[in-house]
Amino acid sequence: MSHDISNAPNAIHIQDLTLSYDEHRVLDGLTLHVPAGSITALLGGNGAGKSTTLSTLLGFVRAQSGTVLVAGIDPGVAPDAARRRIAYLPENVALYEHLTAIENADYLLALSGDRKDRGVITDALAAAGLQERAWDQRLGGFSKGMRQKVAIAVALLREVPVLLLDEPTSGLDPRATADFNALVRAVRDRGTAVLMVTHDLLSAADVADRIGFLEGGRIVEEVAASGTERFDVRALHARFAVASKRLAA
Ligand SMILES: Nc1ncnc2c1ncn2[C@@H]1O[C@H](COP(=O)(O)OP(=O)(O)OP(=O)(O)O)[C@@H](O)[C@H]1O
Repeated sequence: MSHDISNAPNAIHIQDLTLSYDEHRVLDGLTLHVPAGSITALLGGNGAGKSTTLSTLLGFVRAQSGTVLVAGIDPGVAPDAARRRIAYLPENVALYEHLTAIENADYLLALSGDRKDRGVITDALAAAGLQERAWDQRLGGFSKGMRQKVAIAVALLREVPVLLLDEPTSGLDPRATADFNALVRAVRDRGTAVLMVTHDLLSAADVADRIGFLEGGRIVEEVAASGTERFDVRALHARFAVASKRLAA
């Protein structure tokens, strides 16, 4: 599918961001723009600052200098307003074990002020690929893939302009990964800006419109998908391996 995002506004706007934890400079002039209706994957070695980037968008940490805007809102100044515009899937999705899938969705939507009817929730669980017999089961026995489906159903229902994903496919098998990626594309096609932090190069190449490599606290290279071949995965792998080795050194 051709996906022209050249004129879309940036739902995620990060410009010249600098952030240190005490003396440790983690982000150093980071610039990253994610237009509405597009998916950017952020790759980088362990400790490169990927999760910290998400934390600044969520207003959990404040940068020392630079600009961060989420749908035009500075999360450093108005964290609650920014978070209302964000659906966030952390690596280990926090759901309630003793509640059913529907009860989890109902409760989480109530917490974010986005209450929906049961029929709307079950439609979203179905769209997320959760089988009907699981809807009224407690989450205690769910696999990671099933939990991700509940979480993305909630994200779908919140209809927010920004979706942040932290390592969403780690621990998912290839089938579950493909299903998850299809859902992320569906969210993107609704006009949401998606930023996905990942080590999973294949998944990034499958789902993203752009891939940014984070190294030394900034994006050192950004590649865009083009045509039917999308990305040259071999070249990306070589690039990624070099960056990871440098960070580990
Ligand atoms: N709250 C904190 N206080 C101090 N240092 C921190 C804090 N959070 C992260 N760091 C440090 O900042 C650096 C970047 O961490 P971050 O979690 O953003 O990296 P990452 O790219 O997400 O790594 P990974 O791929 O391992 O999850 C690391 O060196 C980490 O130890």
